[in-house]
Amino acid sequence: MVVKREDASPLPRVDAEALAGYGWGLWQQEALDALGGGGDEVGRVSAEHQGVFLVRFADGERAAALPGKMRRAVVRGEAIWPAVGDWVVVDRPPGGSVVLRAVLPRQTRLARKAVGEQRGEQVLAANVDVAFLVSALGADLSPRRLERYVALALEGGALPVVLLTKADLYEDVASAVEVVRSVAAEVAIHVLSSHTGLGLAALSPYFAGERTVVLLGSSGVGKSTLLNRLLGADVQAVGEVRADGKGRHTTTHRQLFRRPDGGVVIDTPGMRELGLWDAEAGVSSAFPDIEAIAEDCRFSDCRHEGEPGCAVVAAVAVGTLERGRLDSFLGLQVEARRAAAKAGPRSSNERVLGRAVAARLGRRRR
Ligand SMILES: Nc1nc2c(ncn2[C@@H]2O[C@H](COP(=O)(O)OP(=O)(O)OP(=O)(O)O)[C@@H](O)[C@H]2O)c(=O)[nH]1
Ligand SMILES: [Zn+2]
Repeated sequence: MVVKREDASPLPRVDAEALAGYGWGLWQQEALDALGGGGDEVGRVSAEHQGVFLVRFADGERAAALPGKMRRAVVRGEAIWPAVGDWVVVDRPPGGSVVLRAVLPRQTRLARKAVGEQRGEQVLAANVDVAFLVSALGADLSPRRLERYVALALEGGALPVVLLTKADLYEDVASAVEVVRSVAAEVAIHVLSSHTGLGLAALSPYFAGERTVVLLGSSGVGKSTLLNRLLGADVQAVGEVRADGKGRHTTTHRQLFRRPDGGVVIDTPGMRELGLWDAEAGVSSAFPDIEAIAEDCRFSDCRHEGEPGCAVVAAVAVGTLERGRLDSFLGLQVEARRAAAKAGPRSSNERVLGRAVAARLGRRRR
């Protein structure tokens, strides 16, 4: 949803040549033409900090405010809250402050269930072509978490790529890769060390054509260190990992960077609470093996939860499908459905009822 101007003002200024290095291209131009006139200039959101946005223009980055009118439109569901990576139209009077007025329709978007109940969906990054799903090799490597990241990337329209970092600290890389491959068969996997430089050159092709790549991964897996290597400069502070092995949260807000060798990188804060939001379709495409088996289920809408003629349950019974894999699929499906239900419009009555039910069940709310 986009706030549209009624009057037929001229199109806002866009320095296509200068912004090409930040990902401006044909579809963005088409989206701008479709949006119509109004506003002074187009730029790309490179950071957000508590409702103040940093916008990249041809002549540098400027802070931009989201005016009350647009905030109210967001609340009414008539406009979208800008995210890092969005192309935005702004008012930029000479010598005056920069004010956001519209967000161009998104080509892709990576979103998760927000931390806390009220805020709904949280878009992590917009207009992303590739999602680098970063995990550190070692004890914290979680195939189940990676499955979620793959689902999130596919649901948002980005190409998932698994990066396994800190290879210099780890002996048995091959078996870790095997484990990851078993949950992400169709996804490219790269083993890296940002300290020795191992594997980094193989990442360049993902940036070809000034594509936008986002780094996703838990805190402490080495995203900032990798970002600095990708940019050839120390732009992001690297946190010392605590003695207990848990990463420290050093990234305060996400930011968008242009690579000197081409392409754009977006660094996000650690995803402490990765939830899925309306990602049922993404969940399915992250499990192509189960989808293939499910074609033989008797019912086309089979949920593989004990329906008659279910080929998926049968495959587990004869051992061609691992039980843990199905459990993980079903768990994510339930979560995606629950999140989708929560996203629907709810009256305050229902909300009160929901709270009463939760209290009855003795579940604590955060
Ligand atoms: N040995 C080794 N250590 C690494 C490597 N990459 C990162 N580290 C270390 O891991 C720690 C965490 O790295 P960061 O880059 O801050 O991790 P992050 O994912 O950005 O963490 P947040 O900013 O909290 O999201 C730092 O002490 C890095 O020096 C690597 O390839 N090898
Ligand atoms: Zn079935």
